Amino acid sequence: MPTPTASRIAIIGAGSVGSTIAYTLLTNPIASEILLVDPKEEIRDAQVQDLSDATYHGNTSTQVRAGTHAEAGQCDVIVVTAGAKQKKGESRTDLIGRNQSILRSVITDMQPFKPEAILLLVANPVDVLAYFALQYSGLPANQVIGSGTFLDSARLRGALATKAGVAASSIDAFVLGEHGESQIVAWSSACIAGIPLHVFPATRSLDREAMATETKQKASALIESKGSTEFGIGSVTASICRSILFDQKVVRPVSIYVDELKVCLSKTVVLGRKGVEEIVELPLSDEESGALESSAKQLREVIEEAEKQSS
Ligand SMILES: NC(=O)C1=CN([C@@H]2O[C@H](COP(=O)(O)OP(=O)(O)OC[C@H]3O[C@@H](n4cnc5c(N)ncnc54)[C@H](O)[C@@H]3O)[C@@H](O)[C@H]2O)C=CC1
Ligand SMILES: CC(=O)C(=O)O
Repeated sequence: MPTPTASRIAIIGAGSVGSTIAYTLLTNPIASEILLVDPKEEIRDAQVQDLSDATYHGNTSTQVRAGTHAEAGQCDVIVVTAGAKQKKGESRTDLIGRNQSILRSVITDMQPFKPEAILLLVANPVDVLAYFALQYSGLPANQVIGSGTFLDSARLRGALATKAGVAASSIDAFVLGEHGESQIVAWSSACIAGIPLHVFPATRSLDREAMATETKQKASALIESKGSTEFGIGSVTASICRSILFDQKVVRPVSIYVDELKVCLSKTVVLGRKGVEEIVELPLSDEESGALESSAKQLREVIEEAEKQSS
């Protein structure tokens, strides 16, 4: 597929997640330029040089350079990874105090935005930050997206693929709600090649609860062992950027503002050049619908507490 001419992606935060996203976008080129933005200039510039070294053997059409927040505001897709990461034993919501104020300053520094820019939140707690990004940026709701449970859904598909002995790409299974503790698996619509999991021979007697828990706890397990996660989110974020810039209209679980629930959380949506082109409502069981509402309630509580703390 051709690279959309002159598309530019800004990555705010040149730490391990930001640089991994940049590397993924260099090795699978979809834009003409990537801007890395970080107040730690020494780290930012070293990341730019190291990433540039990956481009000199001639198989990428993408350039990478250091940029300012103001330049980032004029890019087509702006990926926000700026912020603290969880330490061992911390939850994503423990980061809200630090990361909400970083987000506020990042958005102030980027304004005014290119009118059709897509703001893609990755920093945690991603659903709560997506909610505040929508408020602070003034961009339309379809242009503010969080990576949400796309990564959890990939993790679930990986575990199901191993269990079923089929490729992960043959599995349709979505994690919805919060990218965090209150996430839910939409088991009632999960299938392999169109065959429901309770009918597919290898998944008939699946321990769903154990698999959902393993999916939910995967990030903490990785952080416990290696201190961070970056490759999964790097791949997922690059995939979202591709879906947007190539106007792919693929259905993905990402975090978006849901008016009835008054929060951002993950639902399946059609992703294209306008960002969220449509919400695709999965048919959920009563239990799953209730769990999704409860996930929204928990996110609402985190938002209200953060608003109280910052007022
Ligand atoms: N949504 C997801 O699935 C995932 C989210 N994350 C989150 O991504 C975030 C970043 O993680 P890492 O890259 O590992 O952390 P890191 O500490 O390696 O990098 C964060 C970078 O943000 C920069 N930064 C701080 N303030 C800034 C500002 N005003 N403008 C630009 N840059 C600024 C810092 O200087 C630092 O270089 C964390 O909140 C982490 O929890 C990480 C993995 C997966
Ligand atoms: C850190 C994080 O949010 C993840 O790996 O899922």
